[in-house]
Amino acid sequence: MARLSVTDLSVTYRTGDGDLTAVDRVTFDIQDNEIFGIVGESGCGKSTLGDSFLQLLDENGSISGGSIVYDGMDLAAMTDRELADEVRGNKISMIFQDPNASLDPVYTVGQQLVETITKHLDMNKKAARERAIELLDDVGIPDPEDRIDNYPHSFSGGQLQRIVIAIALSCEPGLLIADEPTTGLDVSIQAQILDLLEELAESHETSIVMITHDLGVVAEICDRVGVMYAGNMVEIAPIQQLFDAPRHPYTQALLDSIPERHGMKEDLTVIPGHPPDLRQPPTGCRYNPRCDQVCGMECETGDVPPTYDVEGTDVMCYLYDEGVNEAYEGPTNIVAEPGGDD
Ligand SMILES: Nc1ncnc2c1ncn2[C@@H]1O[C@H](COP(=O)(O)OP(=O)(O)OP(=O)(O)O)[C@@H](O)[C@H]1O
Ligand code: NI
Repeated sequence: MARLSVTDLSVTYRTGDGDLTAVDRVTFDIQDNEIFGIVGESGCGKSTLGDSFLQLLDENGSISGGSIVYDGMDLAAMTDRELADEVRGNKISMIFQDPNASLDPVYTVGQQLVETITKHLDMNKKAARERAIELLDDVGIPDPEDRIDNYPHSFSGGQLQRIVIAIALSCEPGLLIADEPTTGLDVSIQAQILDLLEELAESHETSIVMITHDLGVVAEICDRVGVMYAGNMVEIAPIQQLFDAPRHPYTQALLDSIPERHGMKEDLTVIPGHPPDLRQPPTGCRYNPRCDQVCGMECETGDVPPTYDVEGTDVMCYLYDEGVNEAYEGPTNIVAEPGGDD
C-alpha cells in the first residue's frame, strides 16, 4: 500500500485578476521508504503542491479538489487544528530552502529541538535533551553536547540545514517534504546534505518528497520522479527509466537542456517559448504551444490529455493515444525476448 496517495488534487489561488489553478488534477503516490522527486521549471506548481499536503498555502490559496490520503486520513479534508494536532511535525514534516525561516534566533537549537520532541512524544525534558543530542550527532554536528546550547547564528548555513533536518526527523515522521533543501548551499555542502537525507531516510524509514528544479539532485537521490508542467504532473517514472526513455516531449526537452558535464555537447538547448499564464492556460495539452511533436487536433483543442501507461511510465500526452496519433503503434510493438514469458 502506498504511504501517501494524491488523487485529482487541484490548488487554486485567488488573485486580483482571477483565479489561478497552480496545481491541476494531479495524481500520484509515494511508497514506503521511497524518495520521490518533483521537478519542473519555476512556477510550475512544485511548492504549491508540497505546501498543500500540510495546508501551508498562502491565505489566498486553497485546495479546490481531490484528496491527499496519508495513514487513512484525508489531509485535504482536515482542519488546520486537526493537522496541527495530529500530523504536522509528527507524521509529516517539512524543510525549506532557507533554514533560518524554520529556526527562531532567540532560542538555542537545543530548546527548539526539545520543544518539538516534548510536544509530540511522551518524554520529559531530560530525556528529550538526550534525544536532541543524539539527533544532532546523527545529522553530523560535531560536539553535540556543547553545541546544543548555542544559538542559530553561531552555525554555518550547511550546519543550520542539518539542524533543521534533525528537528524535522525528531518525531520519526513517515514522510518528509523537502522543498529545494540544498538550493542556497555551496555545491560540496549540497552533496553532503543530499547524502545525509538519503542515509536518514533509510535509517529512519522515512519517505521523502524532494522538490527541486535541479535534475542533478533528482539523479543523485530519487527513486522515482514526477515532472510538472504548468500545474500538471506530465510524467512519472522510475529514475533510470526517466533518463533513459523520457516519454513526454517536455521531459525530453528538459533533459536536452542539461549541459553535458564532461561530454561533447556544447549547446545548451533552451526550450523555446514560455510556460503559459495559469489564469488562462491553453486548451488541449498545456505544453502544446511549445511542443515540437504535436500529433493531432486533440493536442491543441481537446481536453488536457489523460494519463497513459507506457511500459511503466505514466505520461500525459496524446502521442501515446492510437485514436489521436495514427502513427502510434503502442508499446507492445517491442519484440519480446526469446524464451520470455510471452
Ligand atoms: N500566493 C500566491 N498567490 C497567487 N499566485 C501564486 C501564489 N503563490 C504561487 N502562485 C503562482 O502559482 C504558480 C505556481 O507557483 P509555485 O511557487 O508553486 O511554483 P514552483 O514550481 O515552486 O516554482 P519555483 O521553482 O520558482 O519555486 C505560479 O504561477 C505562481 O505565480
Ligand atoms: Ni518552489
